Amino acid sequence: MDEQSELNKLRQQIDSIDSQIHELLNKRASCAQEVARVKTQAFEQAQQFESDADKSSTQQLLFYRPEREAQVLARIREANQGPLADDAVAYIFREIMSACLALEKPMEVAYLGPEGTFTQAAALKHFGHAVIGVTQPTIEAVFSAVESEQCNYGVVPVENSTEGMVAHTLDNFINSPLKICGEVELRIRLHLLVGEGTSSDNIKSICAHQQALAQSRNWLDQNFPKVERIAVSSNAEAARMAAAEPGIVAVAGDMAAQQYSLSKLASNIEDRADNTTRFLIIGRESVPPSGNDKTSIVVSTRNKPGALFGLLEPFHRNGVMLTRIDTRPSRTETWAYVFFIEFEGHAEDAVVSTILKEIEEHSILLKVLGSYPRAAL
Ligand SMILES: O=C(O)C(=O)C[C@]1(C(=O)O)C=C[C@@H](O)C=C1
Repeated sequence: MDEQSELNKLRQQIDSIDSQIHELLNKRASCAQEVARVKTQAFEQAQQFESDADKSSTQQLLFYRPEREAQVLARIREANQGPLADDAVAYIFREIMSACLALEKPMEVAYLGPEGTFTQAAALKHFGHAVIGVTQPTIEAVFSAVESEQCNYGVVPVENSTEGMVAHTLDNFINSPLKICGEVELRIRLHLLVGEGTSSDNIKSICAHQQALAQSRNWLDQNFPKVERIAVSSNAEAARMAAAEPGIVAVAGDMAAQQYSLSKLASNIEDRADNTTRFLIIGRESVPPSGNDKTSIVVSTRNKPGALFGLLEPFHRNGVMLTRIDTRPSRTETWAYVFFIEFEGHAEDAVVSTILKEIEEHSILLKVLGSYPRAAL
């Protein structure tokens, strides 16, 4: 068989497989619509039998189910026989579920704007591209947009592998009624971006979010030690400035480069090759166990010897793995602190609930910020 007829035959096979995939995708979408109908019916029935006082607090019509999505993605990865990579199939199913959820109810997700930020990339990675993104000017505004029900969920950065915690986000959690309902990690690649009219000879200033400046500090010190660095509200804002004014250079990622049609003067200038940021998904509801969860709490103890040991010892005694611990000033007393602790397991697990009771007895404040599925992508 010559090359052309061999190709034609294979393409016919691909066309036929595509038709089957297409039919199955729409069958799946119809199933999701049925799921929405069942959820709505159950919700309306429960509303009829509940007193007005209970209605707002106990009954919520939840189309987005993070625990179920995490289970679907875990099952797909586990069953994958190749040749497609586990990540590739997981990403495809991420988008399929995103489209199915949009048929049930389009989700509005708040994130730090403008368009082109890493937080937007994290939101799309977590929810898929069928989500409706709503940009916000600050991290506080992301919290407010979800608290005021203007948006269904929000995405906020919480820690970076080079620079550590995002203190601003942690501080917002202390007084917020919102729950953490998911996490997503994003590999951060930073580039030196310029608009038309800027070259290495006429650079006046380098703009970026302070985190991006910190993550590429060594590279900038070596290559542009004398150029002024300006911290701005986001990397995307820096990209917008670089596009608007010759002489301004932005440190930002690929999405910002595309958004503002900038070219790269240098690529991958982050100081650490594994530079990764972790983001949290915030919402108004608690998430049931998925079978592979994490829990985040904030605790404040009396300022006495052994206080931190007393807080951590129950985790050790019960064999529960801590994944993170951060300290922040309490803001109510001088030299008093609150601890942000993250660990494996769900607040509804027997062992976790025993630990939480014990901690509550020995602390001034214990707030469970949420139990949520571990990042699936
Ligand atoms: O299982 C559900 O509850 C669904 O709504 C279906 C589905 C899916 O497409 O698989 C869609 C949205 C949810 O977030 C979880 C899963």
